[in-house]
This record gives sequence, C-alpha cells and structure tokens, in this order.
Amino acid sequence: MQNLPVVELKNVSFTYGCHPVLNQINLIINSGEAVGLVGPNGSGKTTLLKIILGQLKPQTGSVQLFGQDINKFKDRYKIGYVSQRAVHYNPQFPATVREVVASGRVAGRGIFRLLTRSDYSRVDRVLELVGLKELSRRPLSILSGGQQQRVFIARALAAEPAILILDEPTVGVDQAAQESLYKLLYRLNQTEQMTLLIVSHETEGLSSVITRQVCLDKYICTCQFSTTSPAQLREGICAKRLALQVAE
Ligand SMILES: Nc1ncnc2c1ncn2[C@@H]1O[C@H](COP(=O)(O)OP(=O)(O)OP(=O)(O)O)[C@@H](O)[C@H]1O
Repeated sequence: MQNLPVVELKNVSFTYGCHPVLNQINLIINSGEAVGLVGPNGSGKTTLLKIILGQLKPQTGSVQLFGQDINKFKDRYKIGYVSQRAVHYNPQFPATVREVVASGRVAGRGIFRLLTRSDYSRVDRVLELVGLKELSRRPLSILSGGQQQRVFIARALAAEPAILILDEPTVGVDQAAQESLYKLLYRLNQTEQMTLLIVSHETEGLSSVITRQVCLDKYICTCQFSTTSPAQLREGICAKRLALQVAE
C-alpha cells in the first residue's frame, strides 16, 4: 500500500477578518516523523493546528489527512490532540486517572457503546506506557501538573491515533517534569513509531525529541535541525529569514 502523508497542506492561507495570519503554507508530515512547530508569538502556530484539526477552514488551499480531503475525512480518532494543560480539563473533576484515560477510548468508538475488556486492556497498556500504572486509581485532582499532562497524553493515546498533536505540552510544569515529558515523547516516537507534531516555545527540550523543525511566521520553512541552535529559534531567526526570502 502507498505510504501517504499523514498531513499535507497545499498553499494554505488563513485570514482572521482582515488580519492575514498564514500565507501560502505548504507542509507535509510523514508517518513516523516528530515535527517541532516553532515561531514567534502570534505567528500562527495555533491557527495552523486548528486548521489541521478541522476547527478552522482556510480561505484558500487544501488540507489532506491520510491522503483524504479534510472535508471528507471521518476517522477523527486518528488525530490525537493534547491542548495546553490549563484549558482542557477541570483538575477538580472527580474522576480517577484510569477513568479519564478510558474516556479517550470513547472518542474512537462512540459514546453509546460500553467499553469492553479489550478497551480496558488498551487503557492499561497506555497507562503503563506513560508511567502512570501505579497511580491509575488515584483522583486526577491530586496529581502534579506533569503527571496530569501524562494523563492527557494517555487519554489521547487510548484512542489509538496515528498522529499525536501537542500544543505547548510543557507549559506550567516544572523543569524535572518537562524533561521527563520530553523523554516520554521521544520514546513514543522512537519505540512506538507515533507520529508527533509539537508546538513549543521550549526549544531546548523540544530539540531532544524532534526529527524535523518547522518555523512559522506567516510563511513557513523547514530547518535542518542540526544547523539551528535553540538560541536562534528563540529569536525566530529562521522564520524571519524565510519571510524575507519569500518576500524578495
Ligand atoms: N479568533 C481570532 N480572531 C482574530 N484574530 C485572532 C484570533 N485568534 C488568533 N488571532 C490572531 O492571529 C495571530 C496568530 O495567532 P495564533 O494564536 O495562531 O499564534 P501563535 O503562534 O499560536 O501564538 P502564541 O505563540 O502566542 O500562542 C495573532 O496575531 C492573533 O492575535
């Protein structure tokens, strides 16, 4: 079978009202890649994620997921999404870690079907994968920020996605937890062959995970990771240089 790109954007442009944000973006993400999406504040990273997730429709260009036009794409569970920790769950919600992760199983299977033994074995497998097996019966609310973020990653993985998209996965967690989250993402990509798309400002940690880096500032460029230092990335040099090249 032909190995189709997981995500393919062709000439995608997006404007909020009269404020252009993305200009003629072309981007291909292939299976098995770990792509880091970086760029200055307001450069359109979240907008680009929303377009890939189908939450925003570009004014021009096309979006294909697994070789299919996004407007016809039905297998939403194949796209796992972990948004910034603060916005996606009320941490006081009275549910155990295992229950939260099991709710990810519903996403792929429909809300009217009871979870089966095989669903729960997948839940237990991902809990083990993210290192939360021992905490599975604990309430989510008593976990640390880093542990909660692992729960949300496990919940997304429970649906058996083909790509995991993470928006600033380390925001609000301490240094040790950041390092351990990046180690987990590295393992998911290298051992479990999970395709990753990660938006992050935290470029040092990101560099330990990604296989390719994409800089965005209205235009897009792919940088050879080895030739771009975290300091250059922080300053958005790569993206600015490209914008100049495109404008010239
Ligand atoms: N709903 C909206 N309506 C109008 N403008 C918006 C809207 N959402 C975002 N914008 C603007 O679009 C631009 C890109 O925003 P976006 O959130 O995609 O950037 P970002 O790169 O993710 O930023 P950050 O790194 O700060 O999270 C910004 O100038 C932002 O103010």
